[in-house]
Amino acid sequence: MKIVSNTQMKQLDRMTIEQYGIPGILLMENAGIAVFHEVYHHLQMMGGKQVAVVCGRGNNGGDGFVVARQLFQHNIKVKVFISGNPAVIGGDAKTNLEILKRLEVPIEVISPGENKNVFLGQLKQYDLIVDAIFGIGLDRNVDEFIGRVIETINEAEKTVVSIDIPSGVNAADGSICGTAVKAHKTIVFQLPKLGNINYPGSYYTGEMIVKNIGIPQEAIISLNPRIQMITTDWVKSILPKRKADTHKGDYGRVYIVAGSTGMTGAAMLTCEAVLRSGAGLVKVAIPQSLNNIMEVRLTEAITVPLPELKKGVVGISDIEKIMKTMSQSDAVAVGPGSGQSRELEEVLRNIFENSTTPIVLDADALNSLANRKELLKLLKGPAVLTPHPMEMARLTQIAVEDIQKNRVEIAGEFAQKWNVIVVLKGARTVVAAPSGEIFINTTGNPGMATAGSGDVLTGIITGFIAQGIEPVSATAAAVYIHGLAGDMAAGDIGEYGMMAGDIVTHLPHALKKIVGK
Ligand SMILES: NC(=O)C1=CN([C@@H]2O[C@H](COP(=O)(O)OP(=O)(O)OC[C@H]3O[C@@H](n4cnc5c(N)ncnc54)[C@H](O)[C@@H]3O)[C@@H](O)[C@H]2O)[C@H](O)CC1
Ligand SMILES: [K+]
Repeated sequence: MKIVSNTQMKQLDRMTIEQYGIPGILLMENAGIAVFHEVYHHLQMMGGKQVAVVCGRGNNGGDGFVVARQLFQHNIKVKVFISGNPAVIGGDAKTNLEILKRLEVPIEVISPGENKNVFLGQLKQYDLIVDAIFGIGLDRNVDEFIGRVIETINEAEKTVVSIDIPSGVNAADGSICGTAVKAHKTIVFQLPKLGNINYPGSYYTGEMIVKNIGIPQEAIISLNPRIQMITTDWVKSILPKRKADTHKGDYGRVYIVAGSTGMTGAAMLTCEAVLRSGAGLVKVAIPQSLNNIMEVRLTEAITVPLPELKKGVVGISDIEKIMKTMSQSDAVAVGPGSGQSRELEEVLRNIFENSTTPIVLDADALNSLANRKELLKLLKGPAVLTPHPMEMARLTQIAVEDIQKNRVEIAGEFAQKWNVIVVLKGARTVVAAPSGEIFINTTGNPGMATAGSGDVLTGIITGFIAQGIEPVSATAAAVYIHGLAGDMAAGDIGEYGMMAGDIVTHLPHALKKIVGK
């Protein structure tokens, strides 16, 4: 499902009206009816009878007027509160306001001078509040009066349904323009906005329900938004089907260069995640002094002990062995727990120069590249980089806070400039492809911010690529499944006590939930 900015949504609106001749008031009617059905259903579920609709001066308010009319026609007690001067209401919104007046639907104008407690007392008489103050037109911080109206809605502690986006949330990026309505549900028109998906906007959006309001698919295709939300159906469509007459070699062979003294756990987590993601075989190259430990810790993985110049660190001395094993693999991962060293940089250089096998670069491999990005130009095959914001800061020399403010742009630019796939981890992980395509993930929870979580993700990405899924799709699907497994783990044991191993344990359940078996 595509995700759009407010500017793109307005372009779609304009194309729909001007190019396809679908009148705006019809879109508004469709929008209002979509919200009405959700509100009416919710009232039936909660046994509520009375609704307050708080409307602003633009078309979001216009949608609210349509909702009020539909409720009124279905014998629901409804009152419209207009937050501002009705005289400035125009266009389709004004047409719908006039209809309400002729139907004698109760309407009250909230005046800036009104005592806040009076309005709060009124709102508390209702079972549900519809938030129709601002939609995608919000473009600056709300003023003191509207801020008070928004805060009163939140203080009423009633069920709140927001139209298109919670009022006060900037549809362009999810930032808050002063203050915002905290919605239980938001009925989003046609396509999710970045403001619904990114934090903190996603927190205020609550349950997001996307409704078609009649914007032609042709318009969406011609606009061709580059950002898409990773969905269950899409992941299901790209996971490989497992046939009966197959053997482990058919499900991909993975080679991992990982682990160093004190960090064998990272290698173990990555190996387990590779196998739990469905790959058939995994070999892990580790410093030979750690081989006994790894043999004990890993049952299903094959260890490839390598001579080490420095105790506990993979050496370049046996690059032939590494390259030979690599050439027999379908996907490779380098970095989890490898430790940073000149040796590792040389291993990377050799791999980049001589191998076309898809490679996933994580953790210490990324840190090794931070000051030698030109090595990426040697790559002969697809590469996936999985930085968290701090690692991205080292790779780009951009401050973390600036990265966090421009996650999509920075990940996208790096992916296109260096011709790699970038996974910028965090709350709403961004997957950026060299083509410019962007995926945003909406699964996962704070419980996954735990040591080793990234090692697990590296394993899933590598395992999916090894199974023959195209690397960009494999990466996006892996990010989704990683988050889904984390959500299932949180559902079982809560977020506080979760460890990376719990994500691995729940991986098969997440896959089964998607694939059905
Ligand atoms: N295809 C669609 O998505 C459809 C969307 N509809 C609804 O229309 C709104 C967008 O309506 P718009 O008139 O552009 O703006 P808003 O109603 O969001 O905002 C009203 C108005 O307020 C002004 N403004 C902006 N920021 C502030 C501020 N901080 N303080 C005061 N005033 C502010 C600005 O001039 C805005 O124009 C969309 O979300 C949908 O709900 C259509 O109804 C159906 C098709
Ligand atoms: K709204």
